[in-house]
Amino acid sequence: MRILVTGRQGQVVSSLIEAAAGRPRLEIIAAGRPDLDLADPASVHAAIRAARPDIVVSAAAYTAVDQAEDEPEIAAAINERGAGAVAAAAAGIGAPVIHLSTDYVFSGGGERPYREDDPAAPIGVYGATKLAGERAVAAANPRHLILRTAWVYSVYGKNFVKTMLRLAADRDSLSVVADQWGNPTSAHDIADAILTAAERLRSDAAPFGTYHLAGNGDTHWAGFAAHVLGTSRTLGGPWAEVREITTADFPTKAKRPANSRLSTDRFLDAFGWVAPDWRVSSDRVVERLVAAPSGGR
Ligand SMILES: NC(=O)C1=CN([C@@H]2O[C@H](COP(=O)(O)OP(=O)(O)OC[C@H]3O[C@@H](n4cnc5c(N)ncnc54)[C@H](OP(=O)(O)O)[C@@H]3O)[C@@H](O)[C@H]2O)C=CC1
Ligand SMILES: Cc1cn([C@H]2C[C@H](O)[C@@H](COP(=O)(O)OP(=O)(O)O[C@H]3O[C@@H](C)C(=O)[C@@H](O)[C@H]3O)O2)c(=O)[nH]c1=O
Ligand SMILES: [Mg+2]
Repeated sequence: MRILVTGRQGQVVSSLIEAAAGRPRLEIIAAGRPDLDLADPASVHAAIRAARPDIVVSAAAYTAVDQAEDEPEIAAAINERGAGAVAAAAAGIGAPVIHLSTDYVFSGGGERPYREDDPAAPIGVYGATKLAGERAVAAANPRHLILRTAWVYSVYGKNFVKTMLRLAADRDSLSVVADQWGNPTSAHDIADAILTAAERLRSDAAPFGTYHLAGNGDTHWAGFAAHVLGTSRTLGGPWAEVREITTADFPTKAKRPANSRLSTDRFLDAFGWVAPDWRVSSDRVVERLVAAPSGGR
């Protein structure tokens, strides 16, 4: 099976490349700038036509949540029109598309995990452009899986786990918000889930649609940070005390949902796959990062 993934250095694309290294019958083509630029739909069509993959994974996105508030046009070009172009190009070569979306499409009220059919109502530009992207993907290619994930970390790229380890190396204590709840998700687990689902998409009876895909178990950002740093300490890595603060104590340009827990039952029912507990998966990543702080690249 040949899978084209958008992006080159992102967390999910890098984790897919790593996962495929152990599977000889799987070829991953990472297609990114300058050849495939989501801001240039013609380049998207040309790159996907040239590679002729069996499946397209749409993993590239504009993911700078605060910066998006200042660059709504650029975020929309990439997350909405770029995503739509990827899905249309896949349809053009008869391939299904697996598109990644986010918990930030929800407003964050209540405490129960969001289900796929709960109304989306983003409270920031990033979430709004990702929701528009979901709609563009669905309109352009009926053979789509939209996978909403959340709070992604890995040994690759930029993420909260790496930020906490880096800050802890220089400070005795870190102040982290304890009133935003969600499901930390390893990009390594996302890669595993994508490859599991991809096997099923080759059939026309495949269960296309929208799914939530996230780490098992919930916490707030301070709980996530404290767990990561506790594991790091036992391994001889950096540690700092985590002070729990509120969102009001940590002003940011973008508003973030207070509750972005995702219910993953639907993905489990359709694909028989559920993520490990977030503590188990984050321990694996912290072990690798403490051993080699720059990660894989
Ligand atoms: N990170 C997170 O916490 C979450 C992410 N998601 C979603 O999951 C998906 C994967 O996220 P993640 O792997 O963390 O992303 P990263 O932020 O790690 O990487 C972003 C990727 O997008 C690529 N990219 C950005 N702009 C363009 C462009 N104009 N043309 C082509 N490629 C571009 C980057 O390219 P390059 O490799 O060249 O730098 C990079 O590969 C995204 O759709 C994201 O919205 C959902 C929930 C949480
Ligand atoms: C660095 C830092 C952050 N925070 C807060 C800010 C924020 O509320 C929370 C997480 O910070 P981040 O900047 O990692 O969060 P953010 O970039 O909003 O992460 C989001 O990225 C996008 C792409 C998604 O799709 C979401 O699922 C989510 O993962 O922690 C602290 O309280 N203290 C700190 O020292
Ligand atoms: Mg960030």
